[in-house]
Amino acid sequence: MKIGVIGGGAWGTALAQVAARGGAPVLLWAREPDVVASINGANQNAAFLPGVALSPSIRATGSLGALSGCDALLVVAPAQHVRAVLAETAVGATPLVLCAKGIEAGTKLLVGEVAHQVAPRAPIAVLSGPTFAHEVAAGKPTAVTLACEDEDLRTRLAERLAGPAFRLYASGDVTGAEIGGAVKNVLAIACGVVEGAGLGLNARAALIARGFAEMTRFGLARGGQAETLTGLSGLGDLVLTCSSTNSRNFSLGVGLGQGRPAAELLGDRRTVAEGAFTAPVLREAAADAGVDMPVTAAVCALLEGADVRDVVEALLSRPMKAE
Ligand SMILES: NC(=O)C1=CN([C@@H]2O[C@H](COP(=O)(O)OP(=O)(O)OC[C@H]3O[C@@H](n4cnc5c(N)ncnc54)[C@H](O)[C@@H]3O)[C@@H](O)[C@H]2O)C=CC1
Ligand SMILES: O=C(CO)COP(=O)(O)O
Repeated sequence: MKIGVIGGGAWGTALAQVAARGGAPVLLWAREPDVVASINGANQNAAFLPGVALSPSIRATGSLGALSGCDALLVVAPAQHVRAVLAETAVGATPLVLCAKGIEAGTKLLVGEVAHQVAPRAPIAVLSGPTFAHEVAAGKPTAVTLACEDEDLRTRLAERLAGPAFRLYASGDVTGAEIGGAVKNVLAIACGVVEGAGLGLNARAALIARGFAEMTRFGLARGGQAETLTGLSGLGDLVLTCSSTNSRNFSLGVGLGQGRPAAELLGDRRTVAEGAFTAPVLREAAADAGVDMPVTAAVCALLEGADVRDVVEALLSRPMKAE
């Protein structure tokens, strides 16, 4: 199974490294000519995954058309750009493994739903879990959810992608796997705010637990399964991302918690903090589904410029309720 990767950011590059194990050929599409040149010329992605010696069997291209000979495509562009890149790719019936974590602004669609609109004949899988790219690229032990309704395809993908330190857990719940990854990015911003504002570890633990309750309410309302949400792609990724400044979303929250404006924190960054884009559309999607998501609403308020103290006070003064 020849693997193509759409997206030459940190995660696309780390997954290309996973797929290139044993010298298997991998073709990676990157948007930036300097990334294509760096991978083909020096076997590294100096812009997005510096310090990692990439397998020489990874070749990069700036042409989405070049991916047409691949047997499966890992889709690792940021969620807001998946529609555009897939529209330029001759996907046909090639299986798509979605690795981006987010909800599309405007349409309120999960990435899998977007992919289905653009490439209706392509079978869909989702790969998601607690996976800092640099750790995966360094071969550190990692476990993820691989969700796909087609059991045969799931098995073939798992056999192709799994490795001694990259463990895949099978699921048939594509929606649940997607929702965990999308929502945890928003909650990670909230946990970063707690850190940046010096609110303490009790508050962070409370946010993780209450945030998980939000994720579960929304996930169930959208048809996800509870056991997926408590698994690697939900709770597992939430715990990882809510506890480390290695997370771009958590780091963004730290800045907001320190009182820095969102525009300044998001301006001219080359890497993506998906939660900033997902938060407003998640708030809308939650309202549509009749689901209460106060932590998500608080993150939206902060991104829109509200004062940290006001937002925290509003969260804490909500009426008491049953857990
Ligand atoms: N970095 C990580 O550890 C992990 C990231 N992810 C997810 O993978 C996805 C990609 O993130 P990273 O690889 O970390 O990206 P990154 O932050 O390392 O790099 C940004 C990426 O966005 C791309 N990009 C910017 N504007 C674009 C446009 N108009 N059209 C297409 N692509 C554009 C850039 O080419 C680059 O590949 C995100 O959804 C992220 O949540 C998932 C698991 C781990
Ligand atoms: O999704 C991730 C880890 O699983 C990466 O998190 P950040 O995008 O917040 O860095």
